[in-house]
Amino acid sequence: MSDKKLQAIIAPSILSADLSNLADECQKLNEQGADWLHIDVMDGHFVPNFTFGQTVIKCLRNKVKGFFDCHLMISEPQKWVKKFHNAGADQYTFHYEAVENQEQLCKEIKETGMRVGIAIKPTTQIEDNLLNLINSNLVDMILIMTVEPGFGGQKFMYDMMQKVQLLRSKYPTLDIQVDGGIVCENIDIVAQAGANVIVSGTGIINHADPKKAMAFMKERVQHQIDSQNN
Ligand SMILES: O=C(CO)[C@H](O)[C@H](O)COP(=O)(O)O
Repeated sequence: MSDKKLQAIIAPSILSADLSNLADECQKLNEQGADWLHIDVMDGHFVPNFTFGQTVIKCLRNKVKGFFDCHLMISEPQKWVKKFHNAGADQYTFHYEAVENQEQLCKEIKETGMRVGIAIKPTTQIEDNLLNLINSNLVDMILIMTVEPGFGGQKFMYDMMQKVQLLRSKYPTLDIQVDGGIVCENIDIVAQAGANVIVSGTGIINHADPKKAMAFMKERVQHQIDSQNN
């Protein structure tokens, strides 16, 4: 039985930041209360958009403290594990759909010391193989996508909450991340479903007061965790 305590974690997605001034934007988010920085890596192949890769992450690492939560929306994520580790990534979240042998990849990531995340797209169901990976303690976090991966600013998909509820009912202390369309107005829905790691791009960065938005989201998620445990 794990003695891990679930915590609310707020991870602003830097995709919505001013990319011409990324290090300063990351520092600002840290000062405003970010627990993690969510870094969306897109290859123009697995998703129809490009962002940044390990070279940019390495530059950021030289200037920015904190936890780099890297979401690899790429084909062949197995090819980049060491490079991202060397660049300073703290967590490597790959897409379940992008690899054949997820178990092997989880082991390779774990060997580097990075945390292991597995992301699933909206059309991917929670199948037995995924549950087996979680049961084998190879996975630190599951990311339930609440939009089709590729772009910020999309509409939140409410029906993804069934997956969050299912996972939370089976795994009380697993980190469950949600990503896409999350704003202050729907934070209670994801918190009540059982998500504890919140990614939000436009919902935080385009908010009139990002510090207040992060504090609000964190308080709502932590409140839900605490009320479940009492
Ligand atoms: O993974 C992503 C898109 O694929 C991003 O993290 C997501 O876009 C966050 O932005 P927003 O909160 O604006 O939807």
